Amino acid sequence: MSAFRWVCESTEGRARAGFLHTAHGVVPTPTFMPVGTVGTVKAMTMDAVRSTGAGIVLGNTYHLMLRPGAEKVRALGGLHRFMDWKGPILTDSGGFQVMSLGALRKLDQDGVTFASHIDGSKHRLTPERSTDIQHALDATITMCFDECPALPAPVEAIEASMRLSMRWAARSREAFARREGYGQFGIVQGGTELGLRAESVRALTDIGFEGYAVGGLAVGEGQALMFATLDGTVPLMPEGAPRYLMGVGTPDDLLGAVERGIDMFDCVMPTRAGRTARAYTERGTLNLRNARHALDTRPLSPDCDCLACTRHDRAYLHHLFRANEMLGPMLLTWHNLAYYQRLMRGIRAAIVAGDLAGHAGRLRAGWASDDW
Ligand SMILES: Nc1nc2c(CCNCC3CCCC3)c3[nH]c(NCCc4ccccc4)nc3cc2c(=O)[nH]1
Ligand SMILES: [Zn+2]
Repeated sequence: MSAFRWVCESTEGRARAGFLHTAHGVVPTPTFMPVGTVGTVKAMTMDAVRSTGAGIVLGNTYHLMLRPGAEKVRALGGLHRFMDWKGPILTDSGGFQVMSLGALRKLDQDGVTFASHIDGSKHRLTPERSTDIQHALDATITMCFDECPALPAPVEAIEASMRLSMRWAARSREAFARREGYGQFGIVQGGTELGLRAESVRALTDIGFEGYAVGGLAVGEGQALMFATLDGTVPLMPEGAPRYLMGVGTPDDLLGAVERGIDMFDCVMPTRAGRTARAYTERGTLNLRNARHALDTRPLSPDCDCLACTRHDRAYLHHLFRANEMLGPMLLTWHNLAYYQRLMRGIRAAIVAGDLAGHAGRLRAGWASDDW
């Protein structure tokens, strides 16, 4: 069994191409991680997820602790067996989901108490409890229990929240059961304040983790401020450890963040868009409910190997969404995930070939063309 580690293969500027070695296999980076919510990537079978080229998927601690419950998943053999996914699984720590679901909650120095959005039952998450739940799920990568402040917020609030998250990071690390090939990631906080971001990176590297995430972003600050924060934060993060930008993003976000040194991403966009008739392509996005697609027999993307592009066309997808057929969201989710994986593979190959700058220019020109 090999130790959990990230190996750099090639760099161009601050961008890196490498391999993440885990107990559940090796994954090339940069990588996009499809979001599995309640033990499933919505509208997808795991074979379909695998066929898109995904290497790591996300599990959702918050949902799974409420239903079916972490102890049941442990008794059933853990999330890998439960959802039939043999590759690495990363689970978030649940705090962000509690806040973003707006569930009735109370935050204190020790943790967060909240009411389940499913049946109103009371629950409590602390750094220890969150770490134990992720262990019960048999997560390959465990995230620290943190607090993600909503932006904009007064600097004092961002500072207090970041320092609370750093105290929780130490408790999360204390509660983490070390296992060969498994890892735990610290989460850098500090809003868009570069001084606070630097203090957070120092606090986490003093504790020591197998990887480091940039949290507290993609919460309404906008792309320019997100990139500016990365410019001031990523160079301070350990070069030999994987870097994960949480909750990001659009194809343009992914490209810009890879150029700024990020290796791992997760976002609900491709799957959520797939369910709402929005297609991602090399030429921008399409709303397939629009009547202009009714007689268009072209595939979504000419060089896409997904089922929607090899066996069907835009006219058929348009019909499925107009008819509210469940095959619509299934095929379009498949396409969007396949597009995101193809995008990451192309970016990685460009870094290895030393032509990320040229490739980035061609990608941005295509997205700007927005031709149908
Ligand atoms: N622990 C933690 N998680 C964060 C997350 C959740 C990442 N996805 C987790 C998956 C695990 C299960 C579900 C998600 C974030 N997601 C976003 N933005 C999402 C923005 C967005 C919203 C809606 C649509 C598209 C993008 N910022 C985030 C910051 C943090 C953070 O600081 N700490
Ligand atoms: Zn496709």
